[in-house]
Amino acid sequence: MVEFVKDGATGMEKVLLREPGGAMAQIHLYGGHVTSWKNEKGNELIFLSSKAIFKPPKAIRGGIPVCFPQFGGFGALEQHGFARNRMWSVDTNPPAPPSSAGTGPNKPYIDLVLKPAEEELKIWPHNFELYQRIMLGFSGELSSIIRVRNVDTKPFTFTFALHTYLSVSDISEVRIEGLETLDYLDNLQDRERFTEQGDAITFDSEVDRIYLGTPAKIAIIDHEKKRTFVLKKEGLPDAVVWNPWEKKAKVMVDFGDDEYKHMLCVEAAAVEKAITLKPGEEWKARQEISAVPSSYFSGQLDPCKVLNG
Ligand SMILES: O=P(O)(O)OC[C@H]1O[C@H](O)[C@H](O)[C@@H](O)[C@@H]1O
Repeated sequence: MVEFVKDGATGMEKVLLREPGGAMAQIHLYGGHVTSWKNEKGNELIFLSSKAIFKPPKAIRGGIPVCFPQFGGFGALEQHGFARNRMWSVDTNPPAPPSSAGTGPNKPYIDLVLKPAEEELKIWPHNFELYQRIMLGFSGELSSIIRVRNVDTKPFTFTFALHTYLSVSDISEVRIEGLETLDYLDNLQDRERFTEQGDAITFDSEVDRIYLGTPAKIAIIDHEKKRTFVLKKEGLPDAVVWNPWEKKAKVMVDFGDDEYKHMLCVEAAAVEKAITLKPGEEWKARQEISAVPSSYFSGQLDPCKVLNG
């Protein structure tokens, strides 16, 4: 159910979680990074670029990178912080999971941890502990439970995101429900603030937005695949939506020219209001993604049912 393997091609260490119903997830210790998530039929649900580079300092392109202690390029650190390009450890003695963690005998999970070494303390001089429990549920849903602890003598402040790359059939057939009428910061316009006007979000060009104060549930509907991803989150008020589109795809060395058609990033995040932890304090967050047939909702795409059901 939980297997430790070495990747033949890259030599990197991975953890495989297998749920009795057939769902599986693959996690690289490099980045504490989910790199595959399959449903019980063996269909891949997560996008991973065919050009992903599995070599530090590059973060793996695709999957679920962890952005910590900084989201984006706004701050003193490298883009998206350093957690995504550091080697995490398997945590054999994790802090007791939050009661909502919902572990059970048939729910495979792995506990990972990242603590700073000298190299990290040089660039971000704060003693932290970053824990991640990655778990598969009975219906194949994928959860990440995050904890950050301040084990320093001074407060520190950070931003955070789970940078999930969803696999979609064709980006122009996808829409997001749950972000209508919300305010967002547009990364393509110096983070200027706008209000979403449309009924639902659809895609026909590059998008890079930070939606603010988003609901606990967001639905990503893939019409062609007749599949809906339901992303549930706690402690992560913002949602970043990103697709690089054609032009940017061509300049990314670790991304195929046409791959933008088959991915969409919807990133549960805490960006607008940075989180400050005093010594001894802990911050918790959680994301759960499930993939359900769109027809599951009484044969129609009923966003109310997706969002409120
Ligand atoms: O290329 P990366 O550093 O992995 O970043 C990929 C993307 O991540 C987020 O979605 C940001 O909002 C984008 O501005 C950025 O381009």
